[in-house]
Amino acid sequence: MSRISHLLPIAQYGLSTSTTQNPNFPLNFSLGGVFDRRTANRLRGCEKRLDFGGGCGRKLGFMRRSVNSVLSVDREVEKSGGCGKEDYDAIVIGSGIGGLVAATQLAVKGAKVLVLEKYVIPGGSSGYYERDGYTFDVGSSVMFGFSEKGNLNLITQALAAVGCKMDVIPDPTTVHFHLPNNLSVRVHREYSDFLAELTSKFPHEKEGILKFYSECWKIFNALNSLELKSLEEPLYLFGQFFQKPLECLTLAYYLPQNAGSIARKYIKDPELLSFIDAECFIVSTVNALQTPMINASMVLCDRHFGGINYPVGGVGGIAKSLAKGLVDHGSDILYKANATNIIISEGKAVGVKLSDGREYFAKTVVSNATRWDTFGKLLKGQKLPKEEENFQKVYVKAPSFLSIHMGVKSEVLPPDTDCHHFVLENSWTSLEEPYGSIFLSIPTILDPSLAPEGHHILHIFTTSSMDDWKGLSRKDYDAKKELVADKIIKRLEQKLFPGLTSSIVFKEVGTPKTHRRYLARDDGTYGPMPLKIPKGLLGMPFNTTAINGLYCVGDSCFPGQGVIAVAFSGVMCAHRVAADIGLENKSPVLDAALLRLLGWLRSLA
Ligand SMILES: NC(=O)c1ccc[n+]([C@@H]2O[C@H](COP(=O)([O-])OP(=O)(O)OC[C@H]3O[C@@H](n4cnc5c(N)ncnc54)[C@H](O)[C@@H]3O)[C@@H](O)[C@H]2O)c1
Ligand SMILES: CC(C)=CCC/C(C)=C/C=C/C(C)=C/C=C/C(C)=C/C=C/C=C(C)/C=C/C=C(C)/C=C/C=C(\C)CCC=C(C)C
Repeated sequence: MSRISHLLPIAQYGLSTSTTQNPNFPLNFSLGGVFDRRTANRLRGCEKRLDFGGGCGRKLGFMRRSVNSVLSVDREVEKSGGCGKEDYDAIVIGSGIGGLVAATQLAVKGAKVLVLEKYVIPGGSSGYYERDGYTFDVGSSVMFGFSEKGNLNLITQALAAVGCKMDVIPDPTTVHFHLPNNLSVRVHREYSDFLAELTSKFPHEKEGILKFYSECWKIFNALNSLELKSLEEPLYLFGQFFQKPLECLTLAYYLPQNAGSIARKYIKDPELLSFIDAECFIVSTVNALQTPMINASMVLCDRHFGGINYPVGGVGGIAKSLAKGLVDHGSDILYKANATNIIISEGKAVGVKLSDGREYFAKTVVSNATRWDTFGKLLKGQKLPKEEENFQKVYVKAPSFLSIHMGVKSEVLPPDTDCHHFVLENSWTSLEEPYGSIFLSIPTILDPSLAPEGHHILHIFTTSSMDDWKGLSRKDYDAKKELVADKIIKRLEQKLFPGLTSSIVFKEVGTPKTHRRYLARDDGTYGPMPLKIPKGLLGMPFNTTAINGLYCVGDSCFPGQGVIAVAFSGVMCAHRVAADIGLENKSPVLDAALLRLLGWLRSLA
């Protein structure tokens, strides 16, 4: 029975407050309340061995039950703020993966951090929610950077930094493309299998295919050879240039380039070029000509190098583990904490004010909200800095998504169905149009425990913009959700799974409004998108901002969207903040020179 109801935007991404039934989430994850060190100390009597999705408990031996696991939703939030100015080394607004990685990396370096999260659990777009025995990932279920290999496994490293490790399930196929003219391509985990499949579809372009993907590997290998820290910190950056000059020069060369123009050097077949567009679109929501070559190389190679690996128990376990690791390292996270103002004193960011009036102070403030939210909403009454004005000329908000989370009867999926699919049926020109292409993840193919026995999860999403959902009455909004979702489901029924509609036992539909509401992202945007053809990654701002003491982290910072990308942004941010508060070496003279140089380079984009 379909369960779309008029309450859905409220229900979407909402959470059960009871103990989860999922054996992979053994924590009693009841929600809300203040999650602070004082309470943690009080509660440290009730130690309990935890297996946090397969890792933290084992790695750390005896872990403490997190405070979050025992406070009730109804517990009154403390009204007093910090004990005075500069109570913390850093306040991080938002607990998306970008914010959590920045916070945990800082905590590990010895900083005292406070994370303020508007919602009731951590993770933002990488959060989860539970309904009727299903555990749904809010956003993507395709995890890059989650292997045991190399230097680019940033999710694995972020967890390890706070003593956590999650069990993962290798995905044999990153994505199965179903494209116009019945072009079907599976991106196999094994690079040679993928090449064999693609060249079998385009035998006349075998050489071009090899050359394009080999160029991606050149960049990936250069990236993978570096120690990744802040590119805005000169002692580190010059050190890397000294140790790995060829690799750094390779990266500097590709920094302003895009995948589409490099593909065109080797490939002539328009259909194959469209396939490369689809390869880029699924991670950047723009075509290859607009996708930075470094980012394309990162994803097109990591899927074969470390492979795509799905965390047992769902993507939400990553954020839960990081949040727990943060508290275990002596820092704090506060839920239901809606930051409304960044407090500026004498031109410097010194604290954060919440909607309920509480104020917290710190040496630095890091915003994991998008740049549009940070500069448009959190810095009230401040003139938009020139750098941000420039950013907003080069990058606009990418559309949001319509997402459908469904539970279906298992029989509807043919045997050997892949976990992730990308569907564009009729015309390549629809690739970037709203509702043009369909993303589908079936995480229960990898981890059946996410759904009740005999059932699968289908997470379907397609691009959709806020404008399409504005000005509707409640009734019209609900009716439109039902209509649009049914059309998408019918398309999947026709293309992939006959009988899909009648197999549905659970359905929830989210719109750009839902994303705006639950992820606190302006217009529910997926992130920044270049207005025209960008100069690769050159125009992407790093973490420092024009406001002293204020940093940004997340997908509106270099290198952009993606869980692994925001994890890198978190690593960079933590390094730069740590240098600025004296936890890492810095050279004020070189800092000033490098920041000026980077500012000038950005102005060329
Ligand atoms: N947006 C999507 O639909 C979607 C889907 C799939 C994957 N993803 C991936 O996730 C990445 C985003 O990660 P991220 O770390 O940049 O951010 P995020 O959007 O995931 O998390 C930001 C967090 O900040 C919180 N927040 C925002 N404003 C706040 C405020 N004023 N006060 C307190 N809390 C506030 C939000 O509640 C959220 O938890 C994207 O790059 C994308 O690849 C996104
Ligand atoms: C500074 C200067 C100027 C210079 C110098 C030079 C150098 C040294 C440089 C360096 C650089 C670097 C290090 C860089 C780095 C980069 C990186 C790391 C990047 C990364 C990236 C990543 C990414 C982009 C990712 C993404 C992903 C994504 C988005 C995903 C998504 C997914 C989805 C949506 C899903 C799909 C689904 C289906 C199909 C179903």
